[in-house]
Amino acid sequence: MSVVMMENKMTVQLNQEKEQSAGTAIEEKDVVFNTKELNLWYSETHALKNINLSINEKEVTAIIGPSGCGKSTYIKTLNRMVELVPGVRTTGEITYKGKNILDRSFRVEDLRTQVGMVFQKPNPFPKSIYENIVYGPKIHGIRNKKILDEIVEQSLKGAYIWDEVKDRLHENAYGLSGGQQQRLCIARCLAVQPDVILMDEPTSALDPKSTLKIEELIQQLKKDYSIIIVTHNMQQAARISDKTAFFLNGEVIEFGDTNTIFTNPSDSRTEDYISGRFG
Ligand SMILES: Nc1ncnc2c1ncn2[C@@H]1O[C@H](COP(=O)(O)OP(=O)(O)OP(=O)(O)O)[C@@H](O)[C@H]1O
Repeated sequence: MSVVMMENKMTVQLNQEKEQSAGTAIEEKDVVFNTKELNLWYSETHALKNINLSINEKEVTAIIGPSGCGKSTYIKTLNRMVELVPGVRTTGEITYKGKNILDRSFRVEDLRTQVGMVFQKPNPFPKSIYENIVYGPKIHGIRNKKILDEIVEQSLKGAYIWDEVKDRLHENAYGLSGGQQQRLCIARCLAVQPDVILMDEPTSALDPKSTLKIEELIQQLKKDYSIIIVTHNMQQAARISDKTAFFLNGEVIEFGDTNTIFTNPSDSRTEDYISGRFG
């Protein structure tokens, strides 16, 4: 076994011990997204090939794989953001709570309320911290100041940033550190009470300390939300996810419990990737 595999195994074991000592019971989870035979083309580029993935609610699902393998494309199909690219074509089905979201009759506005997204680079609006949070709720017609104040407090608390910003709510969000801006973006997501949070490499622009805070936050958030995270950081996937999908050249090579993927993968390409032999 390579050194990297041993490190992965230790990370996964530590996680399991932590969960066991916290008394986490193993329970059956409901499926939140079910992807069946999904194919996606950017004009001539066949970016996703026959993807079949079933994602459970209130778990962290990590999407890993080398650059260009379709990770971002896949999570952007889950909120239909990928449609914004001209020339995109899909076949197959993605059901969200049993309904096919690729069906044109599925209202994309409803989907985006339920499925929030956090990007690689923190992208707060050039507005105050307060205005960043109330932006979504206001679009949904909430005007009552008391209710908005409450949403701001709860969302910032939910993203573990309230104590750091409660005395400067009306200052510009650009004055926050990168890590704080990312937690603000997560709070902005929480403000519209989504069901699922998609995260596209949310810590790759952050320092190790801010990364750790976001990872701790993800562990808290999964109690209430389903989280799908794209990450290049294998240790991160091993630390924080319940399930892992390994993508390669637009295909899912292996999908299953993070523990199994990182310690006993069934496909040699998965083993080569997590051992750092390519990618
Ligand atoms: N807007 C686009 N237009 C055309 N092709 C695209 C577009 N976005 C991605 N692609 C292509 O689709 C394939 C998958 O790209 P994608 O960004 O999903 O991969 P990724 O695994 O997320 O990569 P990375 O880890 O580098 O972010 C690549 O071949 C890429 O060049």
